[in-house]
Amino acid sequence: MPKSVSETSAGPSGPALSDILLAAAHNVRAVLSGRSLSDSLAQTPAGLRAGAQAISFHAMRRLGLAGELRSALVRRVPPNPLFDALLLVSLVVLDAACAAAAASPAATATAPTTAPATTAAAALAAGDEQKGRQADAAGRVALRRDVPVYAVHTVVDQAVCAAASQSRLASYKGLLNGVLRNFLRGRDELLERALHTTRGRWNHPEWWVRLLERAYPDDWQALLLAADEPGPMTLRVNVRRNTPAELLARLRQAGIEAQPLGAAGIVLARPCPVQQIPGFEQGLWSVQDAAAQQAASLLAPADGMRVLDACAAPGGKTAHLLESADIELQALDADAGRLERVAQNLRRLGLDGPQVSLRCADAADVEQWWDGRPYDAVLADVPCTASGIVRRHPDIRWLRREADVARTAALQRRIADALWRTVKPGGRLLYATCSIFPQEGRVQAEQFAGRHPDALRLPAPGQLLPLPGQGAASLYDGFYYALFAKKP
Ligand SMILES: C[S@@+](CC[C@H](N)C(=O)[O-])C[C@H]1O[C@@H](n2cnc3c(N)ncnc32)[C@H](O)[C@@H]1O
Repeated sequence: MPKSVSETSAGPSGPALSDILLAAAHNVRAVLSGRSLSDSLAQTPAGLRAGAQAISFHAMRRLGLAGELRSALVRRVPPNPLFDALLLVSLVVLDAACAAAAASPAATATAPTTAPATTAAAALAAGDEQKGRQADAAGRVALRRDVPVYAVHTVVDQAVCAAASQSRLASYKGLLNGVLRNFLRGRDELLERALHTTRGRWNHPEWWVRLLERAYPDDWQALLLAADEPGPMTLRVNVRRNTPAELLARLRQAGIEAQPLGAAGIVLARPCPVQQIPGFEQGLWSVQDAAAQQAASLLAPADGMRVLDACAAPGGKTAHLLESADIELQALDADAGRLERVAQNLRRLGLDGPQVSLRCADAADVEQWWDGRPYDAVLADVPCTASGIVRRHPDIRWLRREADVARTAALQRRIADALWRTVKPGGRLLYATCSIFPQEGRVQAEQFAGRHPDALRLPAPGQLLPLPGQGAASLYDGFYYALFAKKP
């Protein structure tokens, strides 16, 4: 992030939109060059982060559409990657502004020029809800509740200011102004054409769309749309330190609306910064998706068991296993930096101690780390494409390549086969991934069972899909679980 993107232009009501657009453009550029959005956001100046995050998340969820619009509006992709990213960001923000203005002209005409802007929710609430829904139904733009909305003229003006503020972008300000105004003039037709393309319509890479279409002929469209909804925020209560009822009472006192979910889960009515929720430092809870919370109960550790958590970092399931029973636990991870986060989490939750050992190792290289004493229970929460958690990490779809699916599946197979050697006869192995691609889930589990005649399949949820309208299951991230017992 260059020094010139700073908080110096912050007005009384927050930083200027031009600075936020520029910060979001840096994030989009980072993702397009292969870096994760969270890494890039961590470099965004603190005063710009909230605004830049909202716009960057929205841009990730509309990047296919933005790319199609850009192709229609400029003859070739601009050679300056930061300018290209600024153009893409400006187009998605401008499109949201137009959609909100169509739904509620009065609310958006007065939208401020600095953050915080109004949101699509406010624009719709102040205006004609019905019209807003029609805009959605026409597929013109998803006017979701978290989408930041500014006045149309403000977006054009501030985007041009953003370009003008950077010496290496200043020469593009005329082009940017012209492209954005051409978009406003031809929006209906441009959207019509862009929405006829796979990337423009679904905002995922084409290979990803094809893969889901083949895997889920009835649900692929709903899955792609659900991927653009922000996921719910779910907590897991540290039952060693408090009960779900006690934590719910604390949340209520703090004015945080929440509901119990499953054995130790609590889902918040609205996502909330961790620091605003009471009890984090005291280790009363962790943030953990509801699907991920099923791992501990499926593996069902009992007091005295020897348990292996083979791909443990950052330690969400490690902690849950330790909260569930008095076990001896070995946690492995191949990434030393991430393993440190396991240690931090266990310390915060009061779960560290002589019963836990952490080791940086390749789970597939059993000779390197195993002392030969078999485990009663093994958790193989293997590395995966993370295609099941795109709601929370909307950049993942643009970071993955089609070849990653087969490469990751091969690594998963190597790890699962190696770990099977360490399971005691009569013991269990839980295979888990946060993926919705069958190659990493159903197919992997079937092939594993085929290679290991001593593996007995036990009941497990199989593929969990983040689909709307399915009660509590709608709250889950995309996850896959298969449970095997070793025949004695
Ligand atoms: C899906 S994440 C695990 C999430 C974790 N179980 C939790 O609940 O917080 C997969 C982990 O596997 C680790 N990993 C990747 N390759 C590995 C290998 N060969 N051996 C051990 N760990 C590996 C990654 O560093 C990553 O932390």
